[in-house]
Amino acid sequence: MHVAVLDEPGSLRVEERERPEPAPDELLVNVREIGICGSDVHYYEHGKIGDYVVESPLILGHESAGEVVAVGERTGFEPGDRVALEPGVPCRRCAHCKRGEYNLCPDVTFMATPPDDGAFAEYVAWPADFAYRLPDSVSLREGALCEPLSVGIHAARRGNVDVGDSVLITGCGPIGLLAMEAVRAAGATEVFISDMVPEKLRTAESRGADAVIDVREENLAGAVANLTDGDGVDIVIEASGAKPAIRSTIDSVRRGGTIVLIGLAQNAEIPLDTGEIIDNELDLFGSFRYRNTYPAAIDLLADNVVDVEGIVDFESGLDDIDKAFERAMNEETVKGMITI
Ligand SMILES: NC(=O)C1=CN([C@@H]2O[C@H](COP(=O)(O)OP(=O)(O)OC[C@H]3O[C@@H](n4cnc5c(N)ncnc54)[C@H](O)[C@@H]3O)[C@@H](O)[C@H]2O)C=CC1
Ligand SMILES: CC(=O)[C@H](N)C(=O)O
Repeated sequence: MHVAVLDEPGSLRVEERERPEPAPDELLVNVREIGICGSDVHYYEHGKIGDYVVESPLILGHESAGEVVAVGERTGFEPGDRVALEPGVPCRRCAHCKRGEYNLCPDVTFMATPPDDGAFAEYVAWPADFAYRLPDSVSLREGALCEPLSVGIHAARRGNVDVGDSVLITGCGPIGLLAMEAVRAAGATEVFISDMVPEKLRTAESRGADAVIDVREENLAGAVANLTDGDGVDIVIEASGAKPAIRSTIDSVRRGGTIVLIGLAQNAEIPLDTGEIIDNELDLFGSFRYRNTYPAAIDLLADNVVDVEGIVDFESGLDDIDKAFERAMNEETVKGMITI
């Protein structure tokens, strides 16, 4: 089978590997749609993210869906089933797993995170309990994009987004745009979103943002104050990882409001005014990946409550993956897909 391997920064190549055999509790999946995530691009450019360093050839890609071609003895699936693959498989035994917060498992195997291979491959053998059957009405592309949608769903849950809430999302990348879908599904009625790339703001506007804020031209907190009669929003979801955006979350949220941090600021220490958090009784939450979100994501897609395919700018074949990564690095690109 063909797989795309990252050897070192800037060097992706397609090579031939043995097709894996599914273990008794695994499915062999013919992978057909894989999203290119910002983290894949980061490994491609820099060969590492924080402490995770590419030290041996690594298959990238963790937003995937495909068709089951073979099953282990005890899986409950059949060849021909279409499935989305949840990329993080926890140990199932630690205290976090037992509490149900399996996204915090320290022994998780996560696709495309060194040393664990990902899904830019024709076939992947994957545990059946981290595969989700897709109904006919949900496409394989939508199945693959359940992954970034899950990041948005988890953030909406962390922020307890409720019917009638106003939400500011900072960042119109795939995570910000899909967090917008998730908070709408959770009942938010006013959703504002910020970025500094005009094309991305136009995309957010066309996808139904109530207001878009170009932070190159407007002060974020000032713009939010104008939109909320000076109060600030109920919830801020930070999805850019940019220092200025993270800093201004506190100034954009109302007293008694909630901040959810998704964006990962690379090597950045950000001063935090704890007095403002206390005086204004703010709730501040981190949001790490997701747990128990795939069934909800698939239901929302089946019911046409959310759109994920509209964020895709281009698709490419596995053999052209290096060109696809170059295109994904363009700041105007939101999402590229590899289609096999
Ligand atoms: N906590 C978690 O589990 C996860 C965190 N992430 C992180 O979430 C962040 C977003 O991910 P993606 O959407 O894939 O990234 P992305 O890089 O595609 O999008 C970030 C967006 O923020 C915009 N931006 C830059 N400076 C800004 C500012 N000052 N104000 C507003 N927007 C600004 C950029 O123009 C870009 O459109 C990244 O930091 C990523 O590492 C991603 C997945 C999971
Ligand atoms: C940070 C990422 O983008 C990645 N999806 C991950 O969860 O590791």
